[in-house]
Amino acid sequence: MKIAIIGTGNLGASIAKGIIKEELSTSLVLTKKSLDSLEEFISIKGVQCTTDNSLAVRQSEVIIIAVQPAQMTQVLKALKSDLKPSQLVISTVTGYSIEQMGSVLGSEQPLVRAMPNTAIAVGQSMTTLCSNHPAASKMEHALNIFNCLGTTLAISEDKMQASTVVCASGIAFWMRLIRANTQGAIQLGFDAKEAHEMAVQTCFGAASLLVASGNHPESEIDKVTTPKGCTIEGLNEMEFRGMSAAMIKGMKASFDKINDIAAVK
Ligand SMILES: NC(=O)C1=CN([C@@H]2O[C@H](COP(=O)(O)OP(=O)(O)OC[C@H]3O[C@@H](n4cnc5c(N)ncnc54)[C@H](O)[C@@H]3O)[C@@H](O)[C@H]2O)C=CC1
Ligand SMILES: O=C(O)[C@@H]1CCC=N1
Repeated sequence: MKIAIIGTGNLGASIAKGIIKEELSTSLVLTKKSLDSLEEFISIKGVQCTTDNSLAVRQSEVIIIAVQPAQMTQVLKALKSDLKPSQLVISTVTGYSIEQMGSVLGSEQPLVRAMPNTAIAVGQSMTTLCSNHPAASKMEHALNIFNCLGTTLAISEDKMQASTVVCASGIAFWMRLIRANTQGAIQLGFDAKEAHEMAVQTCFGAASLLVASGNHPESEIDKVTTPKGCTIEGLNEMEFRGMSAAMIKGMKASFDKINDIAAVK
């Protein structure tokens, strides 16, 4: 498969790493305004780095656009004359609707919105996708690509913003909780390296238990909380201090902000 990534910044580079790791492409063209931070990709076989979006589009079957929302309209207008209906355009741009894309590129162009997260670099993204293209095969094609880079969920477009908070911003939320856990471990006497290793593996173990069993988290919590024991003591203190409420309120604040971002374009 010949793939182009237009806008190889934080997310675009993560997608590129995942594509390279999973050997998904025969040709991968990465574009960016300036190529200075793409050195790590330059010598990889089958990868081309360029500032020329037009060249990237002409050489590719699948075009993934990962620019900032404010850059999107200008990028689409510039790409329009190079795009053909046989090519699939996948946008990861927050808050930029399929209708907005279609109003620039025309209704014949197959368009998919995807919301991956940066764990795509290691083949562990949770990616949500939607499309309004009548040809189901185009959505299937997009799902197949992202299924090779983690797990996917096809959703309706009105849930894209919410899924951005849960899955894309979610990486940062979980990272901050892991950091807090590490800080706690250091306070209990471990050095930073030990604390980091213990926090990361314990978090990975907790998620792995849920993936493998399909259980609700509370059922796994029940197995750990000895009556009158230390776990329930710690959990109840965390809840008293607002742990669950902080996560939920933070996600709602994030969601409100996304709606602001979508409204300004
Ligand atoms: N960072 C993340 O975890 C996620 C980001 N997103 C969304 O993906 C998009 C990209 O986000 P980031 O990678 O964080 O932003 P970023 O700012 O790191 O990357 C955007 C890249 O686009 C390039 N660019 C701008 N105009 C260009 C043009 N005309 N031609 C070629 N390249 C151009 C810039 O040089 C930059 O490297 C945003 O819309 C964001 O909301 C979605 C999911 C997760
Ligand atoms: O923070 C942001 O606005 C973007 C969208 C999700 C992750 N990064």
